[in-house]
Amino acid sequence: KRRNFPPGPIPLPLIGNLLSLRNPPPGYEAFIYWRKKYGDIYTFWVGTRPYLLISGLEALKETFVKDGEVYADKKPMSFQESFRGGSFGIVETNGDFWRTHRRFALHQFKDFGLGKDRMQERILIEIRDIFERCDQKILEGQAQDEKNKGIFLKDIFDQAIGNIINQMMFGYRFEKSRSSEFQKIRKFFDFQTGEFATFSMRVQFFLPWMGYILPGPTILERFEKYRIGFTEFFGKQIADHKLEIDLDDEDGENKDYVEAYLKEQKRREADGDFETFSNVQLSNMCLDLWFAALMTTSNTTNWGMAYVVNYLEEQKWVQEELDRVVAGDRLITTADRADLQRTQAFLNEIQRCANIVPLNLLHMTTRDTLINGYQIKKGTGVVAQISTVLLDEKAFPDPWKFNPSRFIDEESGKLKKIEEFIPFSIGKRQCPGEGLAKMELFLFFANFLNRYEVLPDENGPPCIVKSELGSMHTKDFNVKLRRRH
Ligand code: HEM
Repeated sequence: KRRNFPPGPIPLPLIGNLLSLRNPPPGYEAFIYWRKKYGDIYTFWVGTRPYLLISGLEALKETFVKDGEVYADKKPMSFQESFRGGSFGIVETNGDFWRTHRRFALHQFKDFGLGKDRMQERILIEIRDIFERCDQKILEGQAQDEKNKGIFLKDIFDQAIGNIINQMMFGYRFEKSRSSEFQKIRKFFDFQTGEFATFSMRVQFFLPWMGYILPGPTILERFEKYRIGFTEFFGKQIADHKLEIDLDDEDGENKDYVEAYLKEQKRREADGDFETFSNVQLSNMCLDLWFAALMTTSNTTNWGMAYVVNYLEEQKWVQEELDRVVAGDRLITTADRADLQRTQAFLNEIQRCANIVPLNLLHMTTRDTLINGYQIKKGTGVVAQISTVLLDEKAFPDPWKFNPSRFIDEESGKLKKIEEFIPFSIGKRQCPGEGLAKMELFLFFANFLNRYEVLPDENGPPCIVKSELGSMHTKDFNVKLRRRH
């Protein structure tokens, strides 16, 4: 079978090349080595299924961009479908159904003010809340004369990120009185770092049938309580929301995604379409958008803070710019972005180094095609292997080094566009949340670094070497904050 595909590493029976992702974790080094050995396109076996990994920018442009439609599908996974109650949501669906919902979601994001003041206002509310919570923690520490006691920023930022996506989906933020609601759903989303962080679970994620061979519960059994938890959480949110919405108000502005969805559902049902905007699809869209928005932004922010306290010189480099441009403690907005070139470079380098999807999501071809001279059948696995592009040594010399000034043009001092910077992927499935994520990251980091000096606590800066951490997640860490204004 291997002869029909571009050459790549030799797969083991049943598990293919999955073991290499642990050698060392999370797999970047294996991917870089194979790219050097086999070229920009090679075959990687996920169990008994071949995936063509497209690993260089030019090869990605030739395939995922130029011929985008061919690379757009996802392989239906029986495990996903049992979890979801069928083929639903946006991340795992295909064809017209996927296109309709992707377009609808993007349209709503635009309506809710991405690129306009409305979304920014919501993010700035969260920033004021972050400041209040951090200032309070600083005060508490000083009152008890525990200046060295650190602050666990992850909880504070996660709540802000959760509030932003929940506002967009359901029109409200988790005020203090509802913060336990957030904590409950947040715990469910942590499944990747908790009981699913074992090798057996990771293998079963790709190869669910291994659950019947490996000792312990199967992945579906483990997922059952999460399935119930998600269904209850989103089911209740949707039911509560239905009571508040006036579906007959066709011309009124929609406050959130669910309101817009339910109105579209009503319109379609009037035309006899009861399937495309079903209730089960709504629940799955809520799950996908919540999950995609929370976990990626939370992970990137957490890595970002870990870099901030590991690279104090670079932190000062950004703060010099903030002092020059902002010169005080006013809130920074997107209108300042053009003047904050170092801050943007710093954020790009955070995203490049955080490199949060070592393999990226698995796609499949929508029809027969020719790749690198190989006739590839419809339904073959393909992956936009962006992690190797973010570590490409031609585009990013000394790629393992955290060096924000690589994004600054030496002559002009302005932000340099590097085409290989593609943390949101490329092609038809490119992240639809990119605009929101970028706005959040910019406003979070610019405002936070303007207000505070962020220092390691007495345990020192957190480990940022992923191969030592054994996973994509940092260990929990605290920081010390010092007000700058
Ligand atoms: C720093 C933050 C983020 C990063 C790095 C990120 C990155 C990605 C990547 C790499 C993909 C896979 C693309 C592919 O299949 O090749 C993706 C897909 C996706 N992202 Fe994001 N994302 C982020 C934030 C968000 C946010 C805030 C949202 C929602 C508001 C979101 C919603 C989605 C969805 C729905 C998909 C699936 C799209 C589809 O299959 O059509 N993401 N993202």
